[in-house]
Amino acid sequence: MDPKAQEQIALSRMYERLAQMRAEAVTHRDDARFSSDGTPAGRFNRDALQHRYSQQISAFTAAEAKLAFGRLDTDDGESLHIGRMGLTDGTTERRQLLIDWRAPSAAPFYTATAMNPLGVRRRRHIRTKRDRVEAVADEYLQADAQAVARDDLGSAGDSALLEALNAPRTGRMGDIIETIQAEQDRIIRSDRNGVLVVQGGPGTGKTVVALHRAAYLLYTHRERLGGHGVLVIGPNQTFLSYIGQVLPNLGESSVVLATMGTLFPGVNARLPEAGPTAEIKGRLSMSKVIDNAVLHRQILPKRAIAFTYDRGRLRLEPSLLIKARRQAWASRLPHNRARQIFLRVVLDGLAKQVVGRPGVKQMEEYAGGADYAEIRKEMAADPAVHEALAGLWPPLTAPELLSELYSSVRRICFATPGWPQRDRDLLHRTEPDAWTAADVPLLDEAAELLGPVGSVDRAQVQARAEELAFAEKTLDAMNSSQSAEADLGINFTLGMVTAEQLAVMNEEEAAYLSTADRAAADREWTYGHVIVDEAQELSPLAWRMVMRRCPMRSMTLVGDVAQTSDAAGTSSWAKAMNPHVRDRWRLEELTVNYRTPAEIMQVATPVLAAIAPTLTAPISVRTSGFAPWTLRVSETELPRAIAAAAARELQSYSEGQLAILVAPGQQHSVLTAVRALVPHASAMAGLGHRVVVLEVVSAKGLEFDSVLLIEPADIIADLPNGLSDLYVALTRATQRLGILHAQDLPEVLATAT
Ligand SMILES: Nc1ncnc2c1ncn2[C@@H]1O[C@H](COP(=O)(O)OP(=O)(O)OP(=O)(O)O)[C@@H](O)[C@H]1O
Repeated sequence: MDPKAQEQIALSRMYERLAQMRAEAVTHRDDARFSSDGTPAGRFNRDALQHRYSQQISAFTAAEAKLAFGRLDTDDGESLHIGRMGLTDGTTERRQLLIDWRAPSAAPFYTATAMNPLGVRRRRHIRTKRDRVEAVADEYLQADAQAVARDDLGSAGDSALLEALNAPRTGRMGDIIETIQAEQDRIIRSDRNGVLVVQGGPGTGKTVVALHRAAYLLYTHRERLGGHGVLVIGPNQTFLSYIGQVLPNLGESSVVLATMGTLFPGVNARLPEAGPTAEIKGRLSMSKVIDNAVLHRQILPKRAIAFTYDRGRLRLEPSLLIKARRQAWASRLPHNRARQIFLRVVLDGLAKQVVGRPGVKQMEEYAGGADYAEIRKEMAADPAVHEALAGLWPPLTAPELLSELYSSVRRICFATPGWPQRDRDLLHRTEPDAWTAADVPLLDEAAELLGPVGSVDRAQVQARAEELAFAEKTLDAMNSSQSAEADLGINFTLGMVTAEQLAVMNEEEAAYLSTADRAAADREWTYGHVIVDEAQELSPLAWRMVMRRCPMRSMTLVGDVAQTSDAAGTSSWAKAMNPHVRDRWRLEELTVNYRTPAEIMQVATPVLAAIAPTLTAPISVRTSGFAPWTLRVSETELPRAIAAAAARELQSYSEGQLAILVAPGQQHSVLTAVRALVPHASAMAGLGHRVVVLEVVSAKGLEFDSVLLIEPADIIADLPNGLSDLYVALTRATQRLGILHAQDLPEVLATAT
């Protein structure tokens, strides 16, 4: 039979089965609506079931657009279809209709070669449009077979890849499950344990590979990772919107996307930080500064404090305070918890003063039993005692500690012994809680040392233990009812909640929250796996914060040390990792550039050589046929020339995106100039914006069909990592690059002219 017709039969069968499964999930979700018996547990179960079926329906919808894309025929006569999800035929025999791309048996689709066929006789690429097969193309991998047989796609895998790479950009990253390359597949399926650093030049697929790795790990270790979730940290919100759909489209939802600025719950730090200040705040030694800032709040008065209490005069002697502090320190508890001990010892000392005082009539009631606890309680509620103790070992939140530090020259001075004055001046600021991303690791550091404000009493602990026991029973029941779905390879919500989380929900009778929602709201949440993109930008202190989120050290860190912009970022992975994991991290490299065509890389490569002579530029997988161009005009003509070039670019293609990349501080004026001819030009990248004007730093990680780079001399001037920013800017285009300038071009761009 004609292979296309043959594949059409198989694909139709898969879509039928998907429709059947979706109908079942819709029925289950609707039935679940009425399943509550009105008790908190019943309501919870109802919400959990509805959530589970809604998730299934979303995953089916995500898979529907392109359910299957490949087929492997093996030496032993087996034939496997590969697609977005696993499907069995729904009979008792559970015949496999489709294998999830992440299953071990699908791996040869990405890695088998003619040299090393891995038992594969034929690899078939199937191009579909929803449930219709449009084309098939076969590769024969056995040495004695034809190298490439029929192809109505061109040369099979390569042409699928080139088609994906040449497609116009939409402002949203797509998945690559049909065209994952062997070096990428090795990283995606690499062992979950330990810290994996992926170094790769621009466009080598670091981001897309890291996201597919998250999907792979969630699929392979569903029970362990589903409940803890995966954290993905990216450089800014625009980037998170750009990548935000990739994992949901792969059917995965237990993922929290965050920037460093949003990683501390309750704080959204979006303000920029000046380079020198960012560098200081990112130093590891800042943890000692925060430590000192806390210590400063534990300083005691040198003289006794005398005050009148309801039952007579009392004195807070320095010796009593010092004893209280010693005991509080000995507890090794965080500041707010240790405060309870401090207060207890102080109140105890005061109570002794009262009880021990001879001839105090009112105290007779305490004689004999000397019930200090009783007196302590009474004193703790007394306004005069409160006033006397105010300011001694105060309860503090992290934002309070930090903003009070920044606003006080005296506190900064105490916390930074031996520092040069100019560095101290950089910490001081008049708007102390105008948070920047560089403050966030400091807030986290402070929160660790302070602990939560308020105490947990024994009754609460007991109640919580009971909630937990109940939650564990509920989870057992839920998990056993999921085995049928697990068999289908759709193992959705196993481990979606832990007993601990469930207990919180029952306790609060809260509506069902996903792992991602709960994790994002909890500073102390520890994730099953952490992915950091543009990892070269993180400061040493930021790494401490990230490591806290993942005590198991199951991490994937992707980046390029040649693209570092942040003054506190790194130029060496060893330098970044060693303080945290010593040499227990492994390095993988990606070497092929899938984004930037060869013509543009020729211009960018000398810039890389100037940044890091030891790094090799990635090799472009294709050419675009468009030569990069430069245009020099006078300073006054430049705005009009930019607008005219933008308008020309837009006319030259009907789809895709154009980015105009500028130096810091020039976005507004360039946008105004461009709007004279292109009124819809936007200051924000994203879906539906065909023309955007961005500072280079906001274009990190993004890509556009065409790029106009404005005044490179300004991009490299005054910035600690200006050459890196220039390299980033040059490597954003998938097709075309133009450079407009009034000043001399930097020497590193000599090849552009
Ligand atoms: N195997 C592949 N199949 C199809 N497209 C791919 C493949 N690998 C990478 N790409 C595409 O190449 C482009 C660059 O990928 P990505 O953004 O992940 O690179 P990067 O290494 O993170 O780049 P940068 O460091 O410059 O931000 C994206 O459009 C991505 O979808």
